[in-house]
Amino acid sequence: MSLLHLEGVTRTVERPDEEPLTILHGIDLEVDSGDRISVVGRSGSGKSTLLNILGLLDAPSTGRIAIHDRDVRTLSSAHRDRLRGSEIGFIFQQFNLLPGRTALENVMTPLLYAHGASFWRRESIARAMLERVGLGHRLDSKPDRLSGGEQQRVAIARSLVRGPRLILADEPTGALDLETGEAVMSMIDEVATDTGAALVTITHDPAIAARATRHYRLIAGRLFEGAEMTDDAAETPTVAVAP
Ligand SMILES: Nc1ncnc2c1ncn2[C@@H]1O[C@H](COP(=O)(O)OP(=O)(O)OP(=O)(O)O)[C@@H](O)[C@H]1O
Repeated sequence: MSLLHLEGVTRTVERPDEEPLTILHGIDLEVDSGDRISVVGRSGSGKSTLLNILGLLDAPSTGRIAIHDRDVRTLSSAHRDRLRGSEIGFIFQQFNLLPGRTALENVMTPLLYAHGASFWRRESIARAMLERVGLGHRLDSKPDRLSGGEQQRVAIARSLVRGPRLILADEPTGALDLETGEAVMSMIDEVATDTGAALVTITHDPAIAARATRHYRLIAGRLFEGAEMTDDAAETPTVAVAP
């Protein structure tokens, strides 16, 4: 049984005073437990649009998306929201932590929507997750007292605390320096391996993409399989290089 299956997915948006715009064309993708998938693409190629569809945040305009072999169109919106909360973890470039709350409170937040033991044991589960990402000593720190790398680790702990089967990471190291970014990616990999989750990473960074085992390029809304990082796909970061 596949975890997530996209078949002929397109996404078209209406625009005032203009023709509708088709952002994604005929996307086929199968994601299985334990997969490590990278998607690279130029700015505007449709990466965020694809991520929103993979994360069940937006629906395809045509085509089909199935989770655990169930067509998402057959689910009520409440059921889809529950599945998203329990099965999918999002990691973004911006950490989006609640500013007035401690690391522990931030990580406990998703468990407020869980049921049974996950709800009643939310504090000990959140504490264990923060220990897992190496922040057991910063449980009571608020975001403004944490470094960028630490804030991203809190955000990762919060994304993964419900044990999602699918982790969607959108430029997860974009706000971090090279070394911290490498450490954060290794940690995401380790946690995904521990839990058998699939990891889909959307990135501009060839080094981050290279960590995956299946590589895709998104070019003008079409998905191509392959690792070559041509100019069509990878974006050269603007970096000032000292002479
Ligand atoms: N709701 C919308 N209405 C009109 N155009 C849209 C809408 N959503 C996205 N677009 C356009 O579709 C294209 C793809 O957008 P998307 O945000 O998916 O690209 P991206 O690859 O994630 O870009 P970036 O790397 O810059 O974040 C862009 O040209 C964008 O302007």
